[in-house]
Amino acid sequence: MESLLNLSLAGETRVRVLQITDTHLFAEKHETLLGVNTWDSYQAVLAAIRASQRECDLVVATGDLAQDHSSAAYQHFAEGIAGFDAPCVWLPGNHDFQPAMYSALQDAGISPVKRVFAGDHWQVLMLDSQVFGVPHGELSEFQLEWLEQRLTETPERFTLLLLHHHPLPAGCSWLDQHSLRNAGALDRVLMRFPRVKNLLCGHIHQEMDVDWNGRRMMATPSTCVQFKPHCANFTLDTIAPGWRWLELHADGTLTTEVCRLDGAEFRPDTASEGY
Ligand SMILES: Nc1ncnc2c1ncn2[C@@H]1O[C@@H]2COP(=O)(O)O[C@H]2[C@H]1O
Ligand SMILES: [Fe+2]
Repeated sequence: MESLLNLSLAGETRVRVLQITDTHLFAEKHETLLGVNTWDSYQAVLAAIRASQRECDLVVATGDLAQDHSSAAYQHFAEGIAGFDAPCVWLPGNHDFQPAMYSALQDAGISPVKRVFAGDHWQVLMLDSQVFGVPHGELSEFQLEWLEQRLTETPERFTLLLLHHHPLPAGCSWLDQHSLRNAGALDRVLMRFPRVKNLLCGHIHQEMDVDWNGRRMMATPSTCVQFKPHCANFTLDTIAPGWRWLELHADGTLTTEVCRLDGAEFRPDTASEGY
């Protein structure tokens, strides 16, 4: 039996989803990525979310949760998430080490489930686009078949589809070489399912909200370093870390908002040439 998280919404007609992505945490909380302490920026993001006092039904974490493959980094991620009442679900990014990710998060009470029924009208599906050891993404035959089967089972539900890698160019050539390589295969599956109108990614460390063959494709700022839009070569941005809210409505429509920290505390070292 396929494992499934069933979210009942206690009379609410909309589903409120919080996306956190690309936390790039380390085993040691003092470690930095390109001059940014990723634990501190993650903590600052969580504090800002708490201060906003917005209700949340589900937290989705879209990969690159750890930078160093360590179990401790995933434990730190879970320590932050424990502050939410809502359940959290996750998918892997290119930097993640799934054996440690799976067990450290599971031990901390974060389920590895990849399908959520959210109320009566929506489902959230999480894909694994990781190709271990390289930055680009690809969906295996298994992933594509899993997706097709899940969508075939639930023709009446609207689907929010999550994956780490962006399926179409973001406009940064250096990053676009690390995109989802077989986006055409995903497109061919989705063509048969008109109730999949919204896709949500991480990976590109910047906000994106574009049309992909009649679907909405969104990406979200990282909780740590940001990449500057429309750059041919690796370029960091000084804009603040962020996160995304989504509301899934009973009629299949979706509203969303990207939020960022105030201030300039987490500016990266813009002289860095990569990692
Ligand atoms: N200078 C660079 N040129 C190309 N790719 C890079 C560079 N620096 C880092 N990367 C890779 O690009 C990826 C984009 O975001 P990630 O956090 O997945 O991890 C990054 C690295 O794997
Ligand atoms: Fe990534």
